[in-house]
Amino acid sequence: MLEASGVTVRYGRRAALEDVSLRVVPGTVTGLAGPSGCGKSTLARVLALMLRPDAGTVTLDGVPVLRWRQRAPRELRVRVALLYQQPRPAVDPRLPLAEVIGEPLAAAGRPGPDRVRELAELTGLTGDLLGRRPHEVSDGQLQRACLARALALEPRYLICDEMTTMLDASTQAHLVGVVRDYQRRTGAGVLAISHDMTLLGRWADRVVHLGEPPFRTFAESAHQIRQVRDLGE
Ligand SMILES: Nc1ncnc2c1ncn2[C@@H]1O[C@H](COP(=O)(O)OP(=O)(O)OP(=O)(O)O)[C@@H](O)[C@H]1O
Repeated sequence: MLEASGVTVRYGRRAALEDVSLRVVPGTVTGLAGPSGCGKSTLARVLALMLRPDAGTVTLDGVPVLRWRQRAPRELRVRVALLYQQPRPAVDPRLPLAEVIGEPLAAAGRPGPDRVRELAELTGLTGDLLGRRPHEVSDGQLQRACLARALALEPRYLICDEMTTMLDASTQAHLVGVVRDYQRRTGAGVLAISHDMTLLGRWADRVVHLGEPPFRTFAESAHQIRQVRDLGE
């Protein structure tokens, strides 16, 4: 399980998250909804070990996280992958897509053109796109490459932060399908962050609602959380 417990994050003097707890359970999709600015992306970065909280704890499969970003132990870092809403700032613009996808493989010391092709195929990228640089492909194609990169080392947890918000309906459906297949095949835990309650209602096993300010605090058991199990609720 990937678990944030009592997490507080401040930017300057302002709290973006206060005493927030959330669990991502392997084999399930947890939806995270909430108004703009309530701290969803901040929580995503904390859970992806990219942002050290000012208070609270994160545990990953029972192991307390003590170091963050590049200082986090590699075996913990590779267990969580984060997919952003906007793919362009998330890639090195100089690299062709094959290298973008292959980055985690190269960092793990096992580069493999076959694996890159397999990941590209899985995410719906044709071979001719793999030699192109980010500015030569569409946002949807680039997001497919980012998803391929996120899946390269088979993370146990995948955090999708508004992964499909910028994309057309058919690309959105395809990418959600790829994540769903991956989750079912590997038993990974997925955190799906979205404003789109229709999408979350279809995709997630449960939806946690991060409250509006001033109710920044929530916990799995607290009243600020609404757990929506179906769309009618
Ligand atoms: N690097 C930063 N420096 C200062 N304030 C920040 C920073 N990043 C986020 N914030 C502020 O923290 C709060 C939470 O931001 P966050 O991006 O986590 O919210 P969000 O729920 O993901 O929003 P959205 O749905 O619009 O993406 C916001 O008020 C935002 O302005």
